[in-house]
Amino acid sequence: MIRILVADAMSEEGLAPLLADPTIEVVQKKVSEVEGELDQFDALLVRSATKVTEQLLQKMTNLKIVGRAGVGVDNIDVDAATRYGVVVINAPNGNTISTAEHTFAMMASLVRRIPQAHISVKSREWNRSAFVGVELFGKHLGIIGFGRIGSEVAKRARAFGMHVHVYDPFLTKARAEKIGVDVCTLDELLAQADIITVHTPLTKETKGLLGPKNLAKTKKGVYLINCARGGIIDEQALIPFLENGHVAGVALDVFEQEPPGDHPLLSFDNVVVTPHLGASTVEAQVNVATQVAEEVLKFLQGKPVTSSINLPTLSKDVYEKIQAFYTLARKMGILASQYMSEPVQEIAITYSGSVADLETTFITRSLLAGFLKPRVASTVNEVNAAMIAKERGIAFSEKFSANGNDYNNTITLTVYGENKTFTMKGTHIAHYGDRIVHFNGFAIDFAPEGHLLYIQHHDKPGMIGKVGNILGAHQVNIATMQVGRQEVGGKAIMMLSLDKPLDDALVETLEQISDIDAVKKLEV
Ligand SMILES: NC(=O)c1ccc[n+]([C@@H]2O[C@H](COP(=O)([O-])OP(=O)(O)OC[C@H]3O[C@@H](n4cnc5c(N)ncnc54)[C@H](O)[C@@H]3O)[C@@H](O)[C@H]2O)c1
Ligand SMILES: O=C(O)CC[C@@H](O)C(=O)O
Repeated sequence: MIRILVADAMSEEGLAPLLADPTIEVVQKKVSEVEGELDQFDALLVRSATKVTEQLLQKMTNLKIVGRAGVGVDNIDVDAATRYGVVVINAPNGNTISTAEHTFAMMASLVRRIPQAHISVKSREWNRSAFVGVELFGKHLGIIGFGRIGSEVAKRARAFGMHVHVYDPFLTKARAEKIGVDVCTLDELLAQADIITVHTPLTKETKGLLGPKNLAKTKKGVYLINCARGGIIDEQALIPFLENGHVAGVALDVFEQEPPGDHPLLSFDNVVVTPHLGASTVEAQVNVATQVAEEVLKFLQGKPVTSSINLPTLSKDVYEKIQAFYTLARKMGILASQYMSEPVQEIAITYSGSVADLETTFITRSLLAGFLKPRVASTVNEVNAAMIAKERGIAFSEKFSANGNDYNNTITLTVYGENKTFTMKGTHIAHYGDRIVHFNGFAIDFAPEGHLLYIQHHDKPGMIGKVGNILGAHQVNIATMQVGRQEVGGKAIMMLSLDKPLDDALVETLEQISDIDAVKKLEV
């Protein structure tokens, strides 16, 4: 039974695909309520309240995926999740409209002083002259960060007759032209805008982006809005600008600390605040919960996910094309790791023929994960394989060649160890399966599956019989046997596929046979 912990409040309608699956148990409780059973969950779903820290990840030893029902993953230690091989996904666009609309609601509230007027009327006052606002029509709106939400805000601003100026260092000219916005530098935006709204992620570049220096470059009487992340507008820096009237008003949905407690900004009459409500609409909550539930379900069924933060994103089409090579590469990694039972410094992979045209990042990670698995005590998978290889000083590289070496496709793997170098070549043949066609310098043809026994010997009559007799005497049945040699009478190999794993004692017995140089059990 798969167990999923839903640690923050989420739409039941959105969770329906998980709730309806009889193989899944969904537990809707806070982390603190399930402390004793944290090691039993396969998936964790959160919004922004639950902090997915390294300590929590350490306790959730069976965890495979964290789903964030929303955009920002700043409440998740993604680096730690990656180290532990836990996939992190989010729901990147389910709450875009909701947050863009909230930004507009904040903008209107700010310039028409709606919250202040509301409180006044509720206090039984009728003071119309105290709440004279300004129009949005004809005003210059500066949008910092022109992604999903920023661009939806721009569309609405144009409908209100506003002039839109955009600053986003990662915005391509083509996209800006397509949307028809005035792209400018940050300084130009600060100098022109009557209202500034921020829609960037919180990064080390955007933290305090609107701090003392940049606030001083804004127009006198500017309005500021932050419905993105607390800290993009420096809260402390705002105070003198509000006190001296340079900033006419601020609308904040997000805070550096949430909840903000008794924050000095809350004492200003012209600071309008909401408790992180950008995504809080029925529609957005159904959208994000549905997106994240569907993605988690796909992941747990072994299908590709499209909104991963720490895995390369794959479309269904791409996944279907690479799936066979992904499996072949994993098996090659497992085989190579067992064969090279010594420290390795480098893994070189060459993709040739049709596989060279595919998205190979995932295939390489699969090979690395297969290689590292027998060597690493903790979880290793496509999420953390590259990171673990790096940590252990194993360099890896990819090369590509149009020529498939007599096959439609091949993956060639070379592992450089402290004492030796090992090479293997594999291919995938449609409707037939995976084959290893080159192993340790020998041309051969075997399926990388099950209990394999590699024997390196001298090419002499009777070798197969000797091995067969010993295995037969110990009731070990040989399912298939492939042989290869470099030259007549020279070095040769046998690759046997057995019906059961071999005892170490039997391996030692086989090693005693004269003219046998090496015997290795390989389990795939
Ligand atoms: N208040 C809420 O409830 C709520 C809801 C959803 C999203 N958010 C937040 O809103 C923000 C925007 O979300 P989105 O979905 O539009 O994200 P997005 O990734 O689509 O857009 C972010 C944009 O910021 C730009 N950017 C990055 N660094 C920048 C910099 N230094 N200067 C200027 N631009 C920069 C990027 O190029 C990108 O275009 C995020 O912080 C997200 O967490 C808040
Ligand atoms: O979960 C929420 O309500 C907030 C979501 C929002 O901050 C986000 O980044 O998607």
